[in-house]
Amino acid sequence: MTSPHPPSAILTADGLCKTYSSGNQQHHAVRNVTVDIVEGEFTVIMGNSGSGKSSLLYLLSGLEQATAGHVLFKGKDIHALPQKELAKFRAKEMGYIYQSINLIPDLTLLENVSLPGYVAGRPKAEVKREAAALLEQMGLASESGRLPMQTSGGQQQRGAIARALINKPPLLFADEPTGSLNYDQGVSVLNLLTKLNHGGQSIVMVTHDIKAACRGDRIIVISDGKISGDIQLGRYDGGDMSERESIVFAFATKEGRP
Ligand SMILES: Nc1ncnc2c1ncn2[C@@H]1O[C@H](COP(=O)(O)OP(=O)(O)OP(=O)(O)O)[C@@H](O)[C@H]1O
Repeated sequence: MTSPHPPSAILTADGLCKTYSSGNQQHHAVRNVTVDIVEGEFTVIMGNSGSGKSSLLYLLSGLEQATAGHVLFKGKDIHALPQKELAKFRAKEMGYIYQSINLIPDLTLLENVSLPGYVAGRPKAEVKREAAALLEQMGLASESGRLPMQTSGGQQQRGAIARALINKPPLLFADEPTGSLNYDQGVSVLNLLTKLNHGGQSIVMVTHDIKAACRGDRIIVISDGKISGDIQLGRYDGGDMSERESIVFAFATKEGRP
């Protein structure tokens, strides 16, 4: 029997390539990647350092132009959009959490979170109200008036997540969101992403960490710029992780991870 609501792709990449050139040297960071990102799923991209994970995320999110191939977001070819239109489209449809957090140092958390709302041209009062609500949801109500440097790494990353969510984007990208955090801060950020996903948020997260990867519904392994593995783990229900960890470890090892 077929499901009454078959999963649909929120984003489709077709024949994606990225070649970086420096002098006479060319580096093929992403090689002919074709993949569907399913709406509502928590998709994880794993792979060795230098395998092309971030490059692929930049292409999928339109942060970088592909050397070849297409990215269709809800049927729209984002790499064919003029730069200005792409920036607006990205602000509305996609949130991006950077590994380096990237909050603006001389703006408060509230101002940082509000900024993409202003860029999208939304009414200021509405943006400010929603930014404050998001910060509260992230457990940062009392830090909202502080500058990033006056908060901890974990608080900054939660602030960056709030910033990525201010325009309620259908798709959230996260590049190693726990990379610069200690263990407890990392777990708290992963719990937050899991909660968002269980609330319906589509997420694509890059990580090299097995424990973080276990949060995914699906894991894609990248080796040398190509997809070398793709596995459905099923939804993480918040319980014991050891079985998922064994599956992911065996899978990632087999598919190219050391
Ligand atoms: N701007 C650039 N110019 C030249 N080469 C680049 C550039 N950006 C990335 N590369 C190269 O492309 C390859 C893929 O890089 P990428 O950052 O996508 O890997 P990654 O899997 O995300 O690595 P890590 O886990 O270490 O962050 C690497 O060999 C890298 O050196």
